[in-house]
Amino acid sequence: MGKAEGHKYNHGHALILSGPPHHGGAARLAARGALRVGAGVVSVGASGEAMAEHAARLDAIMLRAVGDGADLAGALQDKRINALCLGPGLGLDARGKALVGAALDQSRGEPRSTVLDADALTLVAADPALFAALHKDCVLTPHAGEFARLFPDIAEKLNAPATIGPAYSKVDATREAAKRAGCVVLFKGPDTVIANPEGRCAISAAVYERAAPWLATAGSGDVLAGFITGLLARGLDPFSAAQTAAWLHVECALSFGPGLIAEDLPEELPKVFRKLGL
Ligand SMILES: NC(=O)C1=CN([C@@H]2O[C@H](COP(=O)(O)OP(=O)(O)OC[C@H]3O[C@@H](n4cnc5c(N)ncnc54)[C@H](O)[C@@H]3O)[C@@H](O)[C@H]2O)[C@@H](O)CC1
Ligand SMILES: Nc1ncnc2c1ncn2[C@@H]1O[C@H](COP(=O)(O)OP(=O)(O)O)[C@@H](O)[C@H]1O
Repeated sequence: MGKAEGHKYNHGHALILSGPPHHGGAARLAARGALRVGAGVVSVGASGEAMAEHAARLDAIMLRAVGDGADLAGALQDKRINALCLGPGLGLDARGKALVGAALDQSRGEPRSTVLDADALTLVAADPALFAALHKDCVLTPHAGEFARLFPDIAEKLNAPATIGPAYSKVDATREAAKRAGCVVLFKGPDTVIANPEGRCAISAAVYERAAPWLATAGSGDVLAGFITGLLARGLDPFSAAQTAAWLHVECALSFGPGLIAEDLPEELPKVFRKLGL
């Protein structure tokens, strides 16, 4: 997280795609998270009609016109953009679907590290071609509802009462999901589980002395997606980015305490970093 040397582009450029006008808050929360966690440059990609709304609310975060999938493909010619985030407030319309398709399109060569959250997960769940396009540099961040949309059979096994032998756990479910998707899956909740396709697994538990139930507030998942994207931009591998982001997310919540709203999470990071001696 420290920036001992280098200029802003040495610390990565994260691009967060936003959705229709008047639905920009979630993308801005993710962008703020990516910037605070240390990405050197963060841009929000917006359609023409949504630009004015974002421009009125963003300063350090840059704005870029991204109307459709072709615009995103064009933006990605800039190899300095090394991490993408799609989903928070993206919408489920044709534009959202085209953007997810363009982000996952590997025909341009090097796949980009890509966080798929919220609406992007719903779009991927509904379209086998998008699901098949997932690659090893993706991170999926479903809550339980999104997990069940993406992996209905796995969710059914997880929710079924155990009749014989050890119960099928959230760890088992997340590992099976990561293997099927071919990428890192971060399954959210008070007991967030992170798994990669090779079977590596971590639990970020916000329970007992780390309980932070005030994280159950609208937009906190959008900030988590931004933290992961920012860490990917900094060059962390997908598993480490997801694991570190989940831990920092809970640290920020514990540091702030009850009364937390999503906006507070990125603003708490400097205090958490200082405490860590970074
Ligand atoms: N400030 C903002 O602008 C915010 C925008 N948001 C955006 O709103 C859109 C819809 O997001 P939602 O999160 O409502 O998701 P969904 O549209 O997936 O809907 C949630 C549904 O899933 C079910 N569900 C099952 N398990 C759940 C769980 N553990 N957590 C949440 N829902 C669960 C619920 O019953 C609910 O009906 C997304 O684009 C999202 O990014 C939200 O992130 C909230 C904040
Ligand atoms: N009771 C809880 N204790 C700790 N963390 C929680 C709790 N409930 C939700 N969270 C965390 O809060 C975040 C909520 O994300 P999400 O469900 O996507 O909401 P939103 O879409 O409103 O941002 C996730 O990181 C999840 O792990």
